Amino acid sequence: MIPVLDFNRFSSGTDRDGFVADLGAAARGPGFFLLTGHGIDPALQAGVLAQADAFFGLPLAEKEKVSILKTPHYRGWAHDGLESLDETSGQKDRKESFNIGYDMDPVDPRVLAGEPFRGVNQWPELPGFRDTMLAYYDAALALGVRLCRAIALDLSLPEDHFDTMFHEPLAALRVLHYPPATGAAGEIGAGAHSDYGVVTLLLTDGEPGLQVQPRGGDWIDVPHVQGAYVVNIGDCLMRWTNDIYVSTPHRVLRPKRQRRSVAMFVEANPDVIVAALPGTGAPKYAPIRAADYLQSRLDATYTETVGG
Ligand SMILES: O=C(O)CCC(=O)C(=O)O
Ligand SMILES: [Fe+2]
Repeated sequence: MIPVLDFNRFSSGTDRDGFVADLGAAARGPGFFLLTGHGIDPALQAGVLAQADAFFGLPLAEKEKVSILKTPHYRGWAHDGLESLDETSGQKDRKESFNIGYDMDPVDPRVLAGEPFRGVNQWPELPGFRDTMLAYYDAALALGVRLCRAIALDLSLPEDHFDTMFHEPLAALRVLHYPPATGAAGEIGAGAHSDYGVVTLLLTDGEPGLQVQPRGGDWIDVPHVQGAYVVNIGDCLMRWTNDIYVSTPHRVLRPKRQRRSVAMFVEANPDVIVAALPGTGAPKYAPIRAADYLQSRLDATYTETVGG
């Protein structure tokens, strides 16, 4: 149901056409696949999970210092219960997260001008945390951009179609911590939602909980393959492809033991115009700036005002 694709077939050149065809089928069907052979160093993956553990283990007062509520740029610590990914449910997600965006200089004119999403990251006082997070952000973004080459080919576009669209991106890296279930009725780790961006690259720690609901079907568990990425199509790419690709609802149940995950939301540069790609038929949606689309989606998710 959720296919496993080996990116080496594409990167090494041994089976580029086969990989592109399999990716295209997954993107049009379940909207989810597992990606092996992606080339991201397992030590970097382990490093980011270890830093996540160190951060979430800090006293509350330390985490409060980097609260996401202190900035309008969706960067920092989001406490347990802040978000409601299923905004229709009335249920708050039982998870905490730490988020970074494209790392910007505090004196960058766009930061000084207060442009949306052009902010600086907040950092906890933890040795190695900043370097590890930034190294992982760069590696995961680069993987996302390489994946976009295969996506371009699948859509009969030039392979480099998306290459220039991700150098100062809206992309966000989020480490997540789900505390163990208490057994209370109706608890949810992350409410049912689809992701907002282009593609999401998710690293999981082996503790079950993530489920997807392919269109018209029942909820199914996403298997864990050590070191592999759970890749899914986001709403922005669905819109961009004029609904040829599918972004699929997913959720996280409260886990038996604590659960960690690392989500890289690959997003384009703010000024990229998301308009029906060539060859995808009569446009169903009006063109929109990537930043405006993302803002509209984030506004619906946060249950407290960010940036207050
Ligand atoms: O933690 C997970 O496995 C998934 C998280 C997720 O879907 C999200 O943050 O968008
Ligand atoms: Fe998600």
